[in-house]
Amino acid sequence: MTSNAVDNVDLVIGLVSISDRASGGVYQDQGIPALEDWLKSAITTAYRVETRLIPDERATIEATLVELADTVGCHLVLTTGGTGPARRDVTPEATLAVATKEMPGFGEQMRQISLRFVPTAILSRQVAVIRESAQHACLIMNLPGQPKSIKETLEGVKDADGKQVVAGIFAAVPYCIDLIGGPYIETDPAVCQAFRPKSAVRPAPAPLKI
Ligand SMILES: Nc1ncnc2c1ncn2[C@@H]1O[C@H](COP(=O)(O)OP(=O)(O)OP(=O)(O)O)[C@@H](O)[C@H]1O
Ligand SMILES: Nc1nc2c(c(=O)[nH]1)N[C@H]1C(S)=C(S)[C@@H](COP(=O)(O)O)O[C@H]1N2
Repeated sequence: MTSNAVDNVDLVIGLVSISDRASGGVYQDQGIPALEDWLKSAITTAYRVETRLIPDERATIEATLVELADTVGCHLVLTTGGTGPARRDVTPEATLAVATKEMPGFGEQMRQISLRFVPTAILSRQVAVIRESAQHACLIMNLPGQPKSIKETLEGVKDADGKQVVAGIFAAVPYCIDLIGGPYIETDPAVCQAFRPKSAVRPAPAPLKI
């Protein structure tokens, strides 16, 4: 369990790597580092992360998601791993069990993106949901376990000149967090062009005059 060193920030993001072998020390976890690296490149707003590395156990996954959403107060939780058809893959079931709303568009878009990279993209049952409590709401999204799929699904497909061909799912995350009452998230458009309706875009703060 770790959290990064940035304190006194509004935005809190939970990162959960779900892997029997990485959590059991059979191999080094690459899920959390891949999530951290991509978020660092994409988000320009200050944020803090809370990380968890856990096995593919449904009760543990549910308890971890509830703790991150309700106790830690995460606005966004990204999971990686356990979305496939194998007997031990139960991340979508655990995620749906703690949901108050389903957000099917994220899973649909992730499979569209991933099909540009691997034909087995259709094997991922990944879901996204909102978990609401009385005072707080959290967007929870499942990503596949293959570490390279994290950048692929969050950022989408770009051509050789960097032009976006298929939108990544993160483009819709800042506005979703606005709508559920979370902090205003800004991104680096070179990595991820976040989309908001014009009425929801806040003007950039004026530069300080010295
Ligand atoms: N957290 C991780 N760190 C590094 N590599 C991973 C991780 N999770 C998955 N992978 C890699 O991606 C492949 C596919 O991931 P998948 O989630 O299907 O693993 P798995 O076969 O269910 O095993 P496990 O749950 O033990 O990671 C794995 O075989 C592994 O090579
Ligand atoms: N972008 C992307 N999506 C992907 C993959 C990948 O390598 N890249 N692997 C697929 C495979 S092989 C499987 S089995 C499913 C589920 O993976 P998981 O059980 O590791 O979550 O994700 C699919 N989605």
